[in-house]
Order: sequence, then structure tokens, then C-alpha cells
Amino acid sequence: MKNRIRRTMMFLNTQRASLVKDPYVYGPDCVILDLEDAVAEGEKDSARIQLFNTLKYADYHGVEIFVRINGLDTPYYKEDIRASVAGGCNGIRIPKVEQASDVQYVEELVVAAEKEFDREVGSTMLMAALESPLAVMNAYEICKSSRRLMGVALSAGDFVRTMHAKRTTHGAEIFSARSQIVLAARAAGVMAFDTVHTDIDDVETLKRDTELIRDMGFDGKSVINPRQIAIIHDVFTPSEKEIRHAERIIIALEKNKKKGVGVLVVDGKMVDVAMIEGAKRTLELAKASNKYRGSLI
Ligand SMILES: CC(=O)SCCNC(=O)CCNC(=O)[C@H](O)C(C)(C)COP(=O)(O)OP(=O)(O)OC[C@H]1O[C@@H](n2cnc3c(N)ncnc32)[C@H](O)[C@@H]1OP(=O)(O)O
Ligand SMILES: O=C([O-])CC(=O)C(=O)O
Ligand SMILES: [Mg+2]
Repeated sequence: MKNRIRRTMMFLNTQRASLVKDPYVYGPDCVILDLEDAVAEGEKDSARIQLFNTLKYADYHGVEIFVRINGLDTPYYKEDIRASVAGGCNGIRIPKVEQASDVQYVEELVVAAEKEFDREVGSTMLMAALESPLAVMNAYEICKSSRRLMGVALSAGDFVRTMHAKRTTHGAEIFSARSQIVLAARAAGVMAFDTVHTDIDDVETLKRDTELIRDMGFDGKSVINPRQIAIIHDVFTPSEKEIRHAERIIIALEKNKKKGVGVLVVDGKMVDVAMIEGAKRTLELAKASNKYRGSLI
């Protein structure tokens, strides 16, 4: 499904059997089985075999599975795509996408693999990681490149490297990339994901960064460690007050639509039809966190 709640997408090293067997226990919204940078150069083939077996035989209890394939400048990506599609992953995350044609090229290989392995053509989603200045400049074209493209992600490690910038805790070096990516994604109607936070013990920065990207309009964040999941989900969970306010907006707007009234006051604030989408999203996020059981007051 192209649109659903995806607050966390947790990377794991496909080389390590202890990681791939049951990552769903940590409760991420999605996992990313990584064949790219987490896997050592000499282990690419064995990681791919482990990937296929995991996709085929492990039960992830409904947690969505993406595979990060190796880059299009490596000898590995074609076999990575075949193994991912043959195993039946939900989607492929393409690293270091620079232009729309990179996505379209991968799509051609995915179609061929879907036919080869009797998968429904069109069933494998794609997402693109934007990891360079050129990729960020081309963000809108990339977001519009394919009907299969579910979303785009900022990858700050490689972005900062290719910008000759320095990764900081205040994040000024990635602010323009974040802005451009979330704008492009929203304009194209796809989802936007923020980068990983590599300092696992720095909970304060992770929390602050997540609040920032939530307020900018991002849908979620890439994650490298299970300890980061609850922190991010917590930031994306609306408060009781926000839930009740969202409910009152929906009820009031529905009621007044019938009467031909477009603008009204709820909890002392002006609301109009433009706010209904935000209110519904608040309830979706509340449901995802098990904080809401559909009471509508
Ligand atoms: C810049 C990029 O490209 S990022 C994307 C590529 N990088 C990755 O995929 C790395 C993913 N993360 C990891 O491999 C690990 O979290 C590390 C190496 C960073 C740290 O590992 P650890 O020091 O073991 O972390 P920690 O002590 O918090 O682990 C706690 C438990 O969670 C497990 N765990 C840690 N990370 C993950 C993960 N990403 N997915 C699933 N399980 C994990 C550990 O195996 C451990 O399990 P155990 O208690 O049964 O032994
Ligand atoms: O996709 C990510 O967030 C991780 C990554 O590759 C990077 O930071 O370069
Ligand atoms: Mg990278």
C-alpha cells in the first residue's frame, strides 16, 4: 500500500542472522533489510542468499519489508533486485538516486523480475534515497519518476560527505535538503522520510530532530537501532488534548457542511475545511500508537 503510517523504517544488516530472524519484536512500522553499506564487500553474495531465505521463510507478522539494494554503480544491484522480488519483499529502497531515470531503470529490472518469478506486475514498491546535492536538486523529478515510487528519504551521511559539509547536532548542514525533499514529496504526493541518527546514545538530539521533521511535514524517519523506535513513535503520537480537538473538528465540520456553514469555531479556534485532513491524520497517528479506539466522543 503506497500510503500508510510509516513513522519508523529500521535498517538491519542482512549479513547477521541474529538480526534478520525477528526484528518485528521491536515494533517498527517497517524494516529495511540492508545489502548496501552495512554489508562488508566480501559478504555481498552470502547476504543476498540470507535475504532470499529470510523473505521466503521468516514471519515478520505484518511488518512491512523493504530491501536496500546496492548502488547502480556496483556489480551487485541486478542480482539484489532479482533476489528481493523472488523472495517477495514489499519494496526496494534504491540508494544514491541522482535522477528520475535511475528509478525508471530499476523499475524496468523489477518488472522483468516480477515476470520471471510470477509476481504480480506492479506489486513491488520503490523508494529513493537522496544522498547528494544533485539528488536534492532533482528531488521533484525523482518524486514524479514512477507510479511505484512510495517515497523519498534523505540520507545525511552521504549527503554531508558529498557536500563537503560537517554533520552537527544542530543540523544546519542538512536543513536546505530537508526542506527541499519534504516540499518535493508533498508536491508529488509521495511520502518523505528523514535520515538516520547515528549517535545511538544521544536521545536528546534524536527527540529534538524528530520533533523538527514532524513539524516540517515528514512522515517518519530511518532508524538504525531498536532503542530509537519508541522515542520516534512517542514524538509522532498526538496528545489526548490533540486527539479530542481533532475529533471535535471532524464532527463539527461534518455537521455544519450539511447546514452550508464552511467556517466555525472549535475549542476557541477558527477551523475550516482545510483542517479536516490534518485532523484525520491526527486520529490515524493516534490509532497507530494504540491511543485511540475510534470513540469520536
Ligand atoms: C549510514 C547508513 O547507511 S545506516 C544503514 C546501515 N547500517 C545498519 O544497518 C546498522 C544497523 N544497526 C546495527 O547494526 C546496530 O544497531 C549497531 C551495530 C549500530 C549497534 O549494535 P549493538 O551495539 O548490538 O546495539 P544494542 O546493544 O542497542 O542492541 C540491542 C539489541 O538489539 C539488536 N539490534 C541492534 N540493532 C538492530 C537492528 N538494526 N535491527 C534489529 N535488531 C537490532 C541487537 O542485536 C541486540 O539484541 P540482543 O539484545 O538480542 O543481543
Ligand atoms: O539512508 C540513510 O539514512 C543512511 C545512509 O545511507 C546515509 O546516511 O548515507
Ligand atoms: Mg548512504
